[in-house]
Amino acid sequence: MFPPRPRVPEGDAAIRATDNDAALARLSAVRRGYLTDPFITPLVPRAHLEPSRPPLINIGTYVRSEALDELVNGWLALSAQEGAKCQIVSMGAGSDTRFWRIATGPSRDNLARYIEIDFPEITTKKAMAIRKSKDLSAVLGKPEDVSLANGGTALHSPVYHLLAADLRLPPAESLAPLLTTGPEPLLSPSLPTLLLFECVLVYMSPAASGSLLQWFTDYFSSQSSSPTSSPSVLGCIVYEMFALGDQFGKVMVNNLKARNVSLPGAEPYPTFESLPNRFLKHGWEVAKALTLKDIRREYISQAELERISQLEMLDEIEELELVLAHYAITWGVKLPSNADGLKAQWREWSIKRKATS
Ligand SMILES: C[S@@+](CC[C@H](N)C(=O)[O-])C[C@H]1O[C@@H](n2cnc3c(N)ncnc32)[C@H](O)[C@@H]1O
Repeated sequence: MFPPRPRVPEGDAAIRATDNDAALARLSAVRRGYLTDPFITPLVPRAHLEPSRPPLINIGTYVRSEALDELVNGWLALSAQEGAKCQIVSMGAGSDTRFWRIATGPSRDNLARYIEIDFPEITTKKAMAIRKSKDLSAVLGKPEDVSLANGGTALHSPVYHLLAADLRLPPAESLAPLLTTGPEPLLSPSLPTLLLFECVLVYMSPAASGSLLQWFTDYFSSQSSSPTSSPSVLGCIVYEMFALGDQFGKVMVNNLKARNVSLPGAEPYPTFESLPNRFLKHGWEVAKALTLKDIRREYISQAELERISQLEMLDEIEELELVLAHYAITWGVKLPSNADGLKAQWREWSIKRKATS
C-alpha cells in the first residue's frame, strides 16, 4: 500500500550523509545562478537528476559561500603580502570544490599545499570522482604527478592532497602520521597555514575538537620548528550551527535527530558571545564571529542583494533571518611570538562590511 520508507543511515553513515546535503545545496545554488562553480557537478553523482533546493537553502548557501570565500581569499592575500605561499588544511572537506576554485583563480600561485581530510568512505568516492573528471583532474597537474594511495582512500598531487582519517581519534594517532612525521612532513610549521572546518566540528564532541585545535596550536609553536626555521601564523575558520537551546534551535536538533545526526559540538556555544571561546581557550590572539544573518544584512553589497532577489521569490524574510541567526562563521589567528612587525595585518583579517550610502 505505502512505498517502503527510505532507510535512515545510522552512526557514522548518518554523519557522512551530511556531505551529500552540502553538495546538493551547492549544486542547487549554482544552477539557480546564486554562485558560480564549474567544479561541483562532477562531484555529485547523477547531478542532472537532482531537484533544486528551496530559496531559503539557496540563499543560506550563497551567504555562507561568499563570506567564507572572502576570508579564505583574504588569508591568501595576507600570506602573499608577506612573500610566503600558504597551506590550507580543510577538515571534513566532503565534496567541497574550494581547492579547484583557488587553483584556477588569481591566487593560484600563493598556494603551497591544499590538504583535504574526511572519512575514508568519502575520500574514496571523491578520489574516484576526480579521476573520472577531466575538469577536476586537469587542475591537479600532469597525470604522472598524480597518484592514488592507501588502497584508493588517498590521492596525492604536487599541491593537492586528499587524506582519510577519523578526526575524533587522538590527533597524535590519526593526523600526525599523515601530516607531520617523516623527513619531509606534508605540513610545514613555517608557512602561514589556514585550517577550515566547514560544518564538521559540530558532529564531534567538544573534547575531540578541542584536542584537534590544541594539536595544531602546539605544532605551530616554537618548540615544533627546526632551529633554522621559525613557526608561522596559524588561522582557522569554523562554520556551523550554534544557539541550539532556544525554541528554533530545538526544532533544528529534533529534525536532525530524526536522521540519526546529533550535534554534540554545539553544546559549548549557546550564545553568539560564546563563539570566540573556541580559539581564546587555546591562547589564540584573535577570535571573531559573525552570524549569517548579520553577514547578509551588513556585509553583502546592495547590488548583490538586489541581484539574488531577482533569482527566486522569497516571501518569508523573517523565517530566513531566524534560520541564518543560528549559523555562524567564527575565525581566529594564533600569531607566532617572533612576528612583531606583522601582527597588525593578521589581526585585521576579516570580512569587509558593505559601504553604507
Ligand atoms: C556537512 S558535511 C560538510 C562538507 C564540506 N565541508 C562542505 O561544507 O561542503 C560534513 C563532512 O564532515 C565529515 N566528517 C564529520 N565527522 C568527521 C570525522 N570524525 N572525521 C572525518 N570527517 C568527518 C563528513 O564525512 C562530511 O563529509
